[in-house]
Amino acid sequence: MDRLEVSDLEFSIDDKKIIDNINLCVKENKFVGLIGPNGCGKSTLLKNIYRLYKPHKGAIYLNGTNIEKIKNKEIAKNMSVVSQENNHQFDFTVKEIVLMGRYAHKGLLDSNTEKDEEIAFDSLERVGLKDFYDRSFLSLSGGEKQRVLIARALTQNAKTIILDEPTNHLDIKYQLQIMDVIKSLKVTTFAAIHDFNIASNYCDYIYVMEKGKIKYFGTPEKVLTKKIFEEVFGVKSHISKNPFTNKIHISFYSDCYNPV
Ligand SMILES: Nc1ncnc2c1ncn2[C@@H]1O[C@H](COP(=O)(O)OP(=O)(O)OP(=O)(O)O)[C@@H](O)[C@H]1O
Repeated sequence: MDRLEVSDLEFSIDDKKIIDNINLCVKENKFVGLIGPNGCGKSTLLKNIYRLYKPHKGAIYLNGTNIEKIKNKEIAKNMSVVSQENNHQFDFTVKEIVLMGRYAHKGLLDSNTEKDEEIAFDSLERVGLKDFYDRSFLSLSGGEKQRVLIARALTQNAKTIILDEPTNHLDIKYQLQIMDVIKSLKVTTFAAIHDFNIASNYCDYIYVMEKGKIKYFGTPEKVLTKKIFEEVFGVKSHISKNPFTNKIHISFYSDCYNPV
């Protein structure tokens, strides 16, 4: 079954169509990437999927049910989100932020149990932040904040995870570590990704978006090509194989490159 399905989706901002008749699906337990140039609509598409925006036309289905018909708590049980919108106004501790991931699994007045704390602590350990439990969230660096938010998503323990540039702010060690952790969850994953080599290493399939539409879809080998980089991103590339992972590796060069 398609765990996540986007059907005939349209969304406009100030009368400008940002999402233009998008259809896509993410099958159960697949890791699917979304790539496209700046401003093509990736975040707007994800915001429709995680219900920050309401589609103007079309619908989104989670396990076959229109997400508009699913209660908030049910959505939280089934879909975790790591978005770019994380402007926490109040100064929570790291522990409080990560434990928010348990909300979906409790009654309104239930307090956190030892088990909840264990899950939260384990998630922090998996993102390399076990010593940060009592730190103030606002005092963290950009990369540390991003890892805390990923730990909160892990704590939520949902079967579908939506990520908007999950490796944003992360140094190379944590880019790989976080992607390894997410991949190891073996849950249905849909992620907007800017780094094509990360996309190549981790995605089963990739959607390529341009100007609000899906232009290409396929395995990394099929869509991470010289032709598509030139056509969609306007850049020249050289495609090789990473000798360690055996996955596609992309090197870019500018038109101005002039070997001496
Ligand atoms: N609240 C808003 N008001 C006006 N325009 C908006 C708003 N949100 C997004 N847009 C516009 O919609 C288009 C798509 O934006 P979106 O953030 O979805 O792109 P993106 O593909 O995620 O870009 P990036 O790769 O730069 O993160 C852009 O032209 C953007 O300026």
